[in-house]
Amino acid sequence: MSKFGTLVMGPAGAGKSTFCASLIQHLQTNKRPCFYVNLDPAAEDFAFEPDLDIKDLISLEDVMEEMSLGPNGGLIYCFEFLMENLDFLTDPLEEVTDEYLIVFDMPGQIELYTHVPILPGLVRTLMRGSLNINMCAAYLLEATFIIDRPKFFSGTLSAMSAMMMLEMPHVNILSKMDLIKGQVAKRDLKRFVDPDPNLLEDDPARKTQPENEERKGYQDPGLTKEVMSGSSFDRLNRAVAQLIDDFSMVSFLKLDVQDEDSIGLVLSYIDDAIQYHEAQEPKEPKDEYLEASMEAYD
Ligand SMILES: Nc1nc2c(ncn2[C@@H]2O[C@H](COP(=O)(O)OP(=O)(O)OP(=O)(O)O)[C@@H](O)[C@H]2O)c(=O)[nH]1
Ligand SMILES: [Mg+2]
Repeated sequence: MSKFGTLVMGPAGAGKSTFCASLIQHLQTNKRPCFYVNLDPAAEDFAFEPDLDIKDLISLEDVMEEMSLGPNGGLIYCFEFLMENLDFLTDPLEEVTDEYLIVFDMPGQIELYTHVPILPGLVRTLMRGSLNINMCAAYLLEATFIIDRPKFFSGTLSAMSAMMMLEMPHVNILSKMDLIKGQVAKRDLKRFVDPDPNLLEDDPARKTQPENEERKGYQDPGLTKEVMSGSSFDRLNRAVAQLIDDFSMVSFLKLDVQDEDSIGLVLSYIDDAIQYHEAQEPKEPKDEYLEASMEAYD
């Protein structure tokens, strides 16, 4: 028997926990069971109480205090501790059946998804061995990144880096679409959904830069705004965009958490990636009739 799950990840504040809450609400509305796992040792407020919470094993606050570590070092310590105490995670998950969608809410520290080799080990444990969870990553990038095109490509590169490191099916999502409503034309939006490297050539922000921007940038490297401009910066950005285009691995789904249809669409991509529906027993018409009449009495 397979199990099914999605690892909700992405940079800090991308809207991961909000998406988890909307997804759980949507699953409940559609009478689908869900098992919510919080893997953020710093998370505090939840719209839905987690079924399993890493904070019951270790909390970032305690680690920072007792080990004199900062938030990033502390987080890495928490995950190393989790890897040494995997029963905490695997034992409860053994009990979860194939009707459930297991939703893992991840922390936002980007190093976890790029160069620290902890997550690949965790993903292997979840996907292989006795747990055998069909997993897919849901990688969120905030839609406001679109407004700053180099930042958008840098965010897309981080999504691609996570895809390569984790070697699992990926659904990339532009979150908080409500924040850019009316600011980007539909035709332009399409070029972000399937990232088009020419977006950098056509960047209106680039065209408004003064001609001597590069010289200014080198003269005063302490000012980020000026360093992050000029022809060297342009060349670097173009190389990054070209790299993304060459691999053509990343495309995005648009997410508006206030819109039930939008959540439903993202869920349908996750379901496809993990082949959720293929594993479900077809219900006998008799069962469906029975369920409907029981609901009528509720
Ligand atoms: N406008 C808008 N705000 C959102 C949306 N999703 C999340 N937010 C806000 O963005 C902030 C961060 O949201 P979270 O869901 O906590 O983001 P996160 O990725 O879980 O954050 P970390 O776990 O700290 O990395 C909160 O203030 C949310 O209210 C959205 O779709 N639209
Ligand atoms: Mg969160």
